[in-house]
Amino acid sequence: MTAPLLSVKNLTIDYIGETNDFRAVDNVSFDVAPGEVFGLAGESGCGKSTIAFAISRLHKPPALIRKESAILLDGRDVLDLDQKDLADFRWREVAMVFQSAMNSLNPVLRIEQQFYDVLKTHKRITRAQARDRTAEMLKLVDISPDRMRDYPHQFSGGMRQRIVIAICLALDPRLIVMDEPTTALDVVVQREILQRINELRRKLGFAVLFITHDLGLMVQFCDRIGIMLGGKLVEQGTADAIYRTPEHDYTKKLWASFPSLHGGVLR
Ligand SMILES: Nc1ncnc2c1ncn2[C@@H]1O[C@H](COP(=O)(O)OP(=O)(O)OP(=O)(O)O)[C@@H](O)[C@H]1O
Repeated sequence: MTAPLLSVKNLTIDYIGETNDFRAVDNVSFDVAPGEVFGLAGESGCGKSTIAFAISRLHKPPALIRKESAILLDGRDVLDLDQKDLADFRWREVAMVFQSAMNSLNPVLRIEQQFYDVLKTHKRITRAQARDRTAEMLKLVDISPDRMRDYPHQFSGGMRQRIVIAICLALDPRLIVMDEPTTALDVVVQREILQRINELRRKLGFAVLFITHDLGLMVQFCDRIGIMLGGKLVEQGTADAIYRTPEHDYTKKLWASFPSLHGGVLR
């Protein structure tokens, strides 16, 4: 593999309780190459979102990342960033799309303003330049730039989710962390959005850390997959190998519990 963009090493995260601590992530290590889609799969509560939040440095107490952990982005440890570096790092290096991201748009602000707010905190940019960038980004997700003066409620759920993705891409991040990014949407819209993300990834070169409950989408969308069980990463490999020749019993059980794939690989 080429030098990794993201290297998660010995990541261990506890939720600190009054009486006991709960180990949500237990000594997890994996790499993501530039431009690669890496998926994290596993049952509810196995620690996937906790990892996603830690990589974006969005975790909050009671989550505590243990000292032995490292999260290297291009060799720099994300866990060592101070507040100023962190502000630069978010959006510009790593952007995050959540399941409810489409509801994270501010309902009382026009789309144009929401792009401007993100762009201006990271770049010296004029209103006119921001408008050009907004038009360019909206086009990338198949939304007419004429609509940048509209408010979020004037768009469908799928369109709002595409707008959030466009905002995430506006600062050219190297990595996008997607935690159930399309779960709230119907199946056809989900596929369309992932297809679009895939095309954009090829064009712009960002990598994706992808989390979903939908194992079918996972295999279709990811280059490599890591399987988590009770906070541990029990197996990782190419999507094809994990699907066709799983080694861990838990991975075999996962596939047994899910109907065979249809619809082909998203490429
Ligand atoms: N704020 C918190 N305080 C205490 N425990 C928490 C907290 N947030 C999560 N946990 C626990 O940490 C474990 C991992 O949760 P996490 O949300 O990372 O799992 P997940 O694999 O993303 O699950 P899901 O697929 O349901 O989103 C779970 O057992 C959860 O109950």
